[in-house]
Amino acid sequence: MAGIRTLEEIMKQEPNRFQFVVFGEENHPNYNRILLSSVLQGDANVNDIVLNDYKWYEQNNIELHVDDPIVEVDKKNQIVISANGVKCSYDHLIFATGSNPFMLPLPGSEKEGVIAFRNIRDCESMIETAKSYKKAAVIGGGLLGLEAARGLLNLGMEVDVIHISDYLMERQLDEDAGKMLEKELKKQGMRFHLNKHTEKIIGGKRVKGLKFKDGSSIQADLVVMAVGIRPNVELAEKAGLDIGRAILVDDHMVTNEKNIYAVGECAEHRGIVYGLVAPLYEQGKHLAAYLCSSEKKGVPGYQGSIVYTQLKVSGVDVFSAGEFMDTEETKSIRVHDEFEGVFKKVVVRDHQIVGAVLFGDTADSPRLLSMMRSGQDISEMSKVAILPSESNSASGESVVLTMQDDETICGCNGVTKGDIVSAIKDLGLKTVNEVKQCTNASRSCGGCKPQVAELLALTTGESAADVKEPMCGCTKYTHEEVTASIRDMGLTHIREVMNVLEWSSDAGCSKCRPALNYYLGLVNPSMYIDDSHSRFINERVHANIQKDGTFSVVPRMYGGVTDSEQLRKIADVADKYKVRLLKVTGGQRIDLLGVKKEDLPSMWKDLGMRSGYAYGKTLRTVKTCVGKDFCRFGTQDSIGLGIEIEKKYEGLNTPHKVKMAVSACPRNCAESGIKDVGIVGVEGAWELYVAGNGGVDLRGGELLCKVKTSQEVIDTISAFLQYYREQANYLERTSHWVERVGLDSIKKVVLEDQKEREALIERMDIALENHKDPWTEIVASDEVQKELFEKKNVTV
Ligand SMILES: Cc1cc2nc3c(=O)[nH]c(=O)nc-3n(C[C@H](O)[C@H](O)[C@H](O)COP(=O)(O)OP(=O)(O)OC[C@H]3O[C@@H](n4cnc5c(N)ncnc54)[C@H](O)[C@@H]3O)c2cc1C
Ligand SMILES: NC(=O)c1ccc[n+]([C@@H]2O[C@H](COP(=O)([O-])OP(=O)(O)OC[C@H]3O[C@@H](n4cnc5c(N)ncnc54)[C@H](O)[C@@H]3O)[C@@H](O)[C@H]2O)c1
Ligand code: SF4
Ligand code: FES
Repeated sequence: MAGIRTLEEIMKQEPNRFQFVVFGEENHPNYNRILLSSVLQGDANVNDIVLNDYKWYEQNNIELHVDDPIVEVDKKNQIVISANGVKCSYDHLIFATGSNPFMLPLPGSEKEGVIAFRNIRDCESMIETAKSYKKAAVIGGGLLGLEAARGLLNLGMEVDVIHISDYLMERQLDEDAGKMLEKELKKQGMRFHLNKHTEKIIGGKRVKGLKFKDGSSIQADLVVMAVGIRPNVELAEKAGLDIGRAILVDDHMVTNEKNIYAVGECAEHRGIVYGLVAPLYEQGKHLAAYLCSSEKKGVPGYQGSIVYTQLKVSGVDVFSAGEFMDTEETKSIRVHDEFEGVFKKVVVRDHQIVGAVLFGDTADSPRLLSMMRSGQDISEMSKVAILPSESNSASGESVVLTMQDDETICGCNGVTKGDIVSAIKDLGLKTVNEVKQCTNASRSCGGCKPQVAELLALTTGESAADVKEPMCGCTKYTHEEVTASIRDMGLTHIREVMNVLEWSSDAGCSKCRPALNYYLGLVNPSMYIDDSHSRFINERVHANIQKDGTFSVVPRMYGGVTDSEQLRKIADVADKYKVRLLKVTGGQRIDLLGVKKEDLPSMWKDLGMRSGYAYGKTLRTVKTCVGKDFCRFGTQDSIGLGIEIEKKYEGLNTPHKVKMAVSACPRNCAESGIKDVGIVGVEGAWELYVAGNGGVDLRGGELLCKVKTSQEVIDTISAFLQYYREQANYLERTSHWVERVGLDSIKKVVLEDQKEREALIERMDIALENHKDPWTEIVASDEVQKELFEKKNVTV
């Protein structure tokens, strides 16, 4: 991977200066080794992962010798000799010989069925073995071992992972994250043997099992060793190059011989040998710049890299970068939410971020990496801003939109948001594949593909349908395709969808489960029983979790109107449960903050009010101004209409939160212009604005229509919201949806096509029929109270 990338970089700068000859030991042109995990997991085949095919070599006039390793270097005469006896002279020689997998020297390791996981041959061997054998053992619970284990599970094998340490991926994670990872992977079906030392491999000609030093043993028909790698330096050593842990190079990747260079896993730079592509590609870039420059002195050298890793197992989001363990000189900021399975830790030294571990929600990773790389001083920043809460980052707000141009989107290839946006604009790119070809973004592990796709959609303003992205890593299908299958095939349960659409993980993940729960409820409104386990924590317990693990309670106040009886109840409850803060919200109601989880049901009972749904993907509030009865400018009854609307749409499930407002004149005191649906009274009529947003992504609402009566207002809201419910992706705000599909196309359906409008209104009424107030329901059920409110397992 490093060798050919170096040639590409050289050709970018000096297309015709050098004549290249490439020798490779494997019987393939260069391929994306990273995606061997995807091949094993069944998401790609060997042809898909070739990076430069034979035609590319031909077109670029590069002489390629595959399956023919170099066995000798004659430095004096500047000649290399291959295993097949080919002699080739050189002016410059680049070593990019990578690593060999480390094979534990255990008795029995020569047996049939004991392999590594490094190349296409290993991958094919595992796929073949799974056809006739059932039990696999993977030695090593690091990145490679776990990706191999996931692949073997996908191939239908039972998998035992044997790991020498107390917790998984101890070279990349701290203990908390390692344990959470173990729990998640156990759910996927892996069996773990931690703190285990293998003594020998047992069996006859073929492996039959493993025996451990503590006397225990397991059966295995296949043993995959994934216990690390060793730089492949044999040839370099024989050629007399200086070797440390790998081939020693300076900042220009030059060895102790001035026309011999080394890049990739076989090179040691400033005492570090890297095992991930991002630094190797950086090395290639620096070597290319050095080779292409005629005045070598001024060329900036490679300074080393901050590395980060991401595990490529679907349904598990793990990110680790830099120094992730605490030391005496470091302090850390942590968020640990056991309900959601989210763990975030940022390690800080001398006011700078030096490492991070994210589990369950890795949306913050580009920003944190960028802060680490720039050495940003965080002493003045609020700690909340460094680690946004789950509700911010998983809320569907666009992460790429808020990124700076110099922040990296593709870590493997070092491509920034600015690079991608310029390429899209300057070259008129239309697909993720074109962005990949032109910028290299998403060309390696593929982890950044969703962000590239999102950026493409945002930059071109094209329909995201052109940028087809799967719902999550568990499936190849998009949101639209999954919803269409639910409708067309009459699917009614989450498990059924996963089975029929061949989900790659049995339990799904935190992205697809809530989305499937929503789509199933949308398609089968009267039949579907909501799966509360597939909802985010706030929606499950019907209150908002706060940073200290307590909750906030917001009772419904229709149209922002209250009375002395409600206020008295709220005051009594606040005293009884020692509420720490009473706060009037932006949505015109009262928030009771600092409530203990176990107090929630009795508090709701004492309040006797309905839930304000301040936590849900549903209608939040309808804010109103005082209107014509009191205000001298008011032309309409804003309070009356606001209350009617709030009562009608209360509890409606929507793809994301929905906020509304009614103002009785264009002075707009209820801020109708920045709501999902905003209504403004004008002389003898109402104007309806949609897709406004007052949050991070500030956006003024667009005029949908002007109507005369409050009934027309309600019918239009029904048609618009039902269309939004049916067409938008889960976690897409109305503002993003309208930007994506365009208001004109929505007007055609919601206003102009009378038949479709009526059908939408009818479907909305069916959806609303089934709503029950969640607080009242929970108060009435001891069983639900026990399950939801008696466990205490959130630490933040
Ligand atoms: C399954 C798997 C998943 C991975 N996932 C990731 C990931 O998600 N992210 C990430 O950053 N990294 C990942 N890696 C690591 C990444 O693939 C390596 O860091 C990268 O391939 C190293 O590039 P390289 O060019 O140094 O070595 P290699 O890609 O190994 O290339 C070296 C080549 O040189 C050949 N060779 C050796 N000796 C000779 C000789 N004498 N003559 C001719 N040819 C020779 C070898 O056969 C090999 O083909 C993964 C690795 C594996 C195995
Ligand atoms: N997603 C990714 O970024 C990714 C995926 C696969 C591979 N890789 C790279 O490929 C290389 C190889 O990966 P790896 O996972 O083999 O290396 P690793 O060094 O990251 O992990 C090896 C693991 O094996 C364990 N181990 C060591 N000896 C053992 C023993 N005797 N018994 C049981 N466990 C033992 C170690 O504790 C360690 O956790 C690394 O450079 C890695 O970064 C990266
Ligand atoms: S929006 Fe108009 S009617 Fe409503 S309170 Fe403001 S000024 Fe009065
Ligand atoms: S982050 Fe790996 S390809 Fe972009």
